[in-house]
Amino acid sequence: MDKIIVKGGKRLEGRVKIEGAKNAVLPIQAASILASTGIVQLHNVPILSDVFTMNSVLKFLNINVKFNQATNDLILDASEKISSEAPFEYVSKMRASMVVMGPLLARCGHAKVALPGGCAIGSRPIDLHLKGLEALGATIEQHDGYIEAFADQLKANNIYLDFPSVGATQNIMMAATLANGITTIENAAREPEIVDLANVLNKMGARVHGAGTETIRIQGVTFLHGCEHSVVQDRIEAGTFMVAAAVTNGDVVIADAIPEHNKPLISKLREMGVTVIGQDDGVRVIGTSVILPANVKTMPHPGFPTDMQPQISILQLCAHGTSVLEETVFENRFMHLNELRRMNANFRIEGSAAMLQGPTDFNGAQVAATDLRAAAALVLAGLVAHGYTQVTNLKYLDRGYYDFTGKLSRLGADIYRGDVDDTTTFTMNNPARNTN
Ligand SMILES: CC(=O)N[C@H]1[C@@H](OP(=O)(O)OP(=O)(O)OC[C@H]2O[C@@H](n3ccc(=O)[nH]c3=O)[C@H](O)[C@@H]2O)O[C@H](CO)[C@@H](O)[C@@H]1O
Ligand SMILES: C=C(OP(=O)(O)O)C(=O)O
Repeated sequence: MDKIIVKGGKRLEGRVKIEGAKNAVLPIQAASILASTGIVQLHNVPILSDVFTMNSVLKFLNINVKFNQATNDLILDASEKISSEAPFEYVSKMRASMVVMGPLLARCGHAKVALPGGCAIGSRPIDLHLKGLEALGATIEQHDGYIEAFADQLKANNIYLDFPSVGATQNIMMAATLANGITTIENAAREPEIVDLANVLNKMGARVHGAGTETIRIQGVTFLHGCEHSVVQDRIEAGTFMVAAAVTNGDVVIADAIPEHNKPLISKLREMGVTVIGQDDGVRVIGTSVILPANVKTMPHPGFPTDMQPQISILQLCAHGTSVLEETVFENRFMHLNELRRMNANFRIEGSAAMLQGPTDFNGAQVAATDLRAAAALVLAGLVAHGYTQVTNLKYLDRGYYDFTGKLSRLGADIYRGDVDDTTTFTMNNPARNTN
């Protein structure tokens, strides 16, 4: 079985390279649907299973896809006639495929997209996406596990989102690029990935203003064309390595990380006694022997990101004292904590908050990832545990981390990924350990 085996106790040191952001590239891939002439050339595209899934969706829609993994370049050509139906086979694999809905509707006047599967971290409804598209004049039907939307010509409107949903903001923003008139989205999501998408849309000829603030204005145009763009760095991958450095009392430079995108995390790390230095070439994180407890509450950007919550919980569990961790974005994102019980973690969950009691004397154990960031958090716990930790269910990790094991290994971790069944005979000196 494919698993990661990590032997805790090594201090991480050195420099790590960060990939382009998964959460930026997926909607940008979907945006290529809008380019009826020319090609969309993307650089800094991460090699992740989610990127492959989105490419499969696009190919099914008759978009020509060329992904050069050696150079991280992706070329998308949607200039031929495209299909407007995204089937269950792909959408069920990845919730983010929902963001093809807005561009398909705008380009084809019709979109039929399978309802996304329920994700473990929460129920994740799509009501805000649909309300927004209806406000732009779409008729929406739901039948046989599909959402179908029709609109001969979308019409601009003023849309207020009850919650600053990332996916809903992206879907509405993309649909509105080809609507008649000026659309405003109020209480819009403000994540850096929204800004990256708006930058791409504007390079494609759209007129999107205010991305990154709570009000986005989109003046509709008649068509969009190809463009060239380099995907923004992944702040969540960068943040995960910042926590890895902090938790191991290490000294790591996260190359090309953008400190402004990780302000809430960096501020929390400093509160916990970790040194964080913004440098020309990235962010340097230097750990501390005594980690201070701190409370964390997840919020939409610019609040503390829910996608960093499982990782920061490991640092909180290592802190000297009690820390409160509150999850306000997803209703079921503490699954990693129950796995961590096997490793000696001491905590109590009350509703949306967890009381984490540190410092934890983590013991290595066999644990299974339940979702993407849980997978990363379990590996982080393994880095500081006594003995060997084995993490399985790595398909989740591969959704969002490229070469996680290799990067940690090059920073000095005793870590190995492979198809190992008999761990009794396994030794960390296995020559294969650096081949990931
Ligand atoms: C591919 C991608 O970019 N994924 C990110 C995106 O997911 P995603 O776009 O799915 O997240 P949203 O911001 O939409 O969801 C946030 C909350 O709003 C709720 N909601 C959302 C839409 C809706 O129509 N109705 C509704 O109730 C969700 O159930 C959730 O509780 O933002 C999340 C919040 O930062 C991140 O954790 C994900 O990594
Ligand atoms: C929850 C995440 O992604 P997705 O929305 O694609 O499930 C994530 O990146 O942590």
